Amino acid sequence: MFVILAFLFEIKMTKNLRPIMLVGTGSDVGKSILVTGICRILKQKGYTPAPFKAQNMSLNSFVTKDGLEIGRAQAVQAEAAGISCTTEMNPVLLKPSGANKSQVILHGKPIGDQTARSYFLGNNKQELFKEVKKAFTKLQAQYSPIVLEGAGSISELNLKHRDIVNMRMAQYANAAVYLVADIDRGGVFASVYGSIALLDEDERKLIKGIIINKFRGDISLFEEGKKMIEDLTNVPVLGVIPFAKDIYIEEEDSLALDTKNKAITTGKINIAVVLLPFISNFTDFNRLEKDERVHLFYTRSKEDLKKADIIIIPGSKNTIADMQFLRNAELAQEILNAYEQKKKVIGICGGFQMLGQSISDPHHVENDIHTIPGLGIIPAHTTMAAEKTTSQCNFTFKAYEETCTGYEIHMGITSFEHQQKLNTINNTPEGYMDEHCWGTYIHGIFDNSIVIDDLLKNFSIENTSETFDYKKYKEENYDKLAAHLVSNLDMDYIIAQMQSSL
Ligand SMILES: NC(=O)CC[C@H](N)C(=O)O
Repeated sequence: MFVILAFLFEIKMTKNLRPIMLVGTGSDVGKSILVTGICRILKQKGYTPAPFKAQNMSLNSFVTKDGLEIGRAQAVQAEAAGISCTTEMNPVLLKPSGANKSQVILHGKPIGDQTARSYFLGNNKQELFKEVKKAFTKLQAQYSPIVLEGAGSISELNLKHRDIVNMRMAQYANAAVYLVADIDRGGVFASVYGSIALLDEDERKLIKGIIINKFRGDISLFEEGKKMIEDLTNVPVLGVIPFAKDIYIEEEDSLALDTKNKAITTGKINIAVVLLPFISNFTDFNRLEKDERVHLFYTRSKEDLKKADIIIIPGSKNTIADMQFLRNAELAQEILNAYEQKKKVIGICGGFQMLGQSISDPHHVENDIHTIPGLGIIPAHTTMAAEKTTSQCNFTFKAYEETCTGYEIHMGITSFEHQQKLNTINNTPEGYMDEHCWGTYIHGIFDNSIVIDDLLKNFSIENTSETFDYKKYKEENYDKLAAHLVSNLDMDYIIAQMQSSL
């Protein structure tokens, strides 16, 4: 009996299943979260799924175990699938760093900056697609099925022949494709019908179902609408997914920032995160904003910065431009005032660099400017290097013994006139602290409870919450998302398609 079971299990794990792909009628329709949920459901059923998005555009990135950079959305999806993320899951990452300019990360390493025009019109897209295919093939040798995600809408006709992330990828992977539409925005009939009508015959054949996402209200009222879409398109509607407000899944940048707190409140410890134009890795604060003692908000208001208890300057894709922004918007002075009044001022990565005396960019990796003064709070000088540092790290914080985890992603190298270290990584000092201020290169530092407790310890608000286990909380929410999808999406159909060869 055991042998037979083991044998069946083995087949389930190793058989090359047909890839699943979620594409959209537009951006922000919820593809990313659906991929996360589907990865979780398949994992629960004993499969070994892995996420894949050929090209992502994001300033929230993550570092793999082998020190390579990928978009955070794929890192989150891999976490839901119960596997470590690798760069094959997101071979191309574009990080906007200036007006119409992005740093291009290929297989986890920067290959330089490109303007939108040269990126989209340059003939290197062919080369890039070859690289994308290589990554996909490598991933497919390890996991099955691959759950792919498209980007934006599949009917951007003018960009289609240079596409490396949507239907061209679907065709290469021979994926069973599901079209996701956002009913909350309206226009769902036209966008679904139009997106399918504008596909070539070969592409259309791959579309196996439609998913109507973000439905608010009584689903039974949409029964007729569902039938109309099916009659119009000849494609089954596999689910109408209700808007789920109480499920927490880390979202992609554009969506996430819109939904964050933007104003100060009373009765809690007010933590202001300065809303820099090139803010990056603001997922650093997701755990902190869940602490019951805290009200965390993103702001550019001088008044609110004045009233905040703690000010955090976050990461930045362009430290020099954002430092200039702080000065021009007169926020720099507000931060200095807060520090003088002995309020806590924290800097993470780009924000840490801004706390120092100077920021230089001799190779112009970020900006045309050579050197500008920083806020001058800490005795540090930063120079942008040609090589990027990307690594996961274990460290100890202040004098605490507990091992904490985090990751670094930066071009800058910081030296000190004299260093009062904040952290220790492998016996090496990292960051800087004084009584009211600290700065570090480590992202994810607030995912470690002792760092939060230390930050909040001198405030009179009591800690009423039990120790919050962030990892457990995330796992529970992946399960909640899976349960939500299982009850609203025809997963049996999706699994049957995945098991068919064509
Ligand atoms: N993630 C960041 O904040 C990076 C800071 C800065 N842009 C650097 O690359 O060094």
